[in-house]
Amino acid sequence: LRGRGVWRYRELLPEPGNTVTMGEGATPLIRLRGHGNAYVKFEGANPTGSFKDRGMTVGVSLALSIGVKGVIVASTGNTAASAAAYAARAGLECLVVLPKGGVAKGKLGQAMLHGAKIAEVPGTFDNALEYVLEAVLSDGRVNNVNYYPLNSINPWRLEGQKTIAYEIVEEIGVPDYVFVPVGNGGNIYAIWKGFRELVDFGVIDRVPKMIGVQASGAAPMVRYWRGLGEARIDNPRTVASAIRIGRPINWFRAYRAVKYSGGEFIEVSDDEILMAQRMLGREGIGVEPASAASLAGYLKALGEGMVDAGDKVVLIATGHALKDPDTLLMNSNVNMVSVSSLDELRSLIVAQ
Ligand SMILES: Cc1ncc(COP(=O)(O)O)c(/C=C/C(=O)C(=O)O)c1O
Repeated sequence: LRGRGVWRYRELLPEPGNTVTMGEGATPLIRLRGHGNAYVKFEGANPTGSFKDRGMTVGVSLALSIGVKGVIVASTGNTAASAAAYAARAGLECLVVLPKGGVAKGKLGQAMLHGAKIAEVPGTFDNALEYVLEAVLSDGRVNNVNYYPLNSINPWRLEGQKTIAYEIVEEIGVPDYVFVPVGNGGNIYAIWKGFRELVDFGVIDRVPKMIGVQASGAAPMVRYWRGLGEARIDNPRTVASAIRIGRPINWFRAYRAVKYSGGEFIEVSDDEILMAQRMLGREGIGVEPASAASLAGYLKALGEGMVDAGDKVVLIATGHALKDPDTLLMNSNVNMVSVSSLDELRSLIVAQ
């Protein structure tokens, strides 16, 4: 039996001396209600609740194999949670650098639970990443190999994340479109790379059109795509804190994935993101706001005629709803009543 999850594809991944794994990957592909040919790739089912685990199992395995003391990441939260968990699994130290006050509570709690050392820095994620790159990579080389940098500039991360494409093709063949929420741009590139490799192997005859979705207030890739200037905005704002990124480190990788696949970068509003989160929730699929951007983008693309209702579409739902409990409570327009007697409860139960 070839095994399941990321390491099912071992021969297509870098071979680490030690494999640090917690069964990541092999996530559910769930049909979207009312859309005959649209599926949600539920990455919230990973061990720490986001797609980052696919990259971290490879990155941390390599870190353990080269004998470093620990790993370091800047993060909007999920990379931190995943790096902390896999480093702990490997017995390595973990240093996470986070934008002060910019990280959803579930992710911060995970980083703490898994024993990471947490450095909060002022400003945005972009500042945090700048600190890490300055601290670890100076004059173009890693000047302190005690802490191995595991942001998605590290190709081993992308090698793990490309397995999303392999799983999709094994289950439903090649889609016409794949919608991916874009922050730093590593994941959309990794998924495209996976499809490209399958074309090279002759498994499929084309790659899907890659649609990068960004929040309107944090859409540097959309800005660049529309020829409005470089892929940079200085004060990214969105309720989807995971993709509140203004200077995507993988902007050129993400650009190539979208351009060469015949795709697009599109933007959606925070309201559209929150509505999409509620829609998915009402059909049992619990995602954090950034992940709902995939559905928000798909609905917009349908409305604008970019995609047809019959097209085979996969929406990458990148992180679990529990990651951001504050937004969950704010966005759930709860139908919650307080009951202070048995009769009152009975009145809820008895058919009217
Ligand atoms: C839920 C969720 N959805 C989408 C993205 C965007 O992926 P990339 O375009 O590959 O960056 C992220 C990224 C998070 C971080 O960048 C981090 O954790 O530091 C995420 O957590």
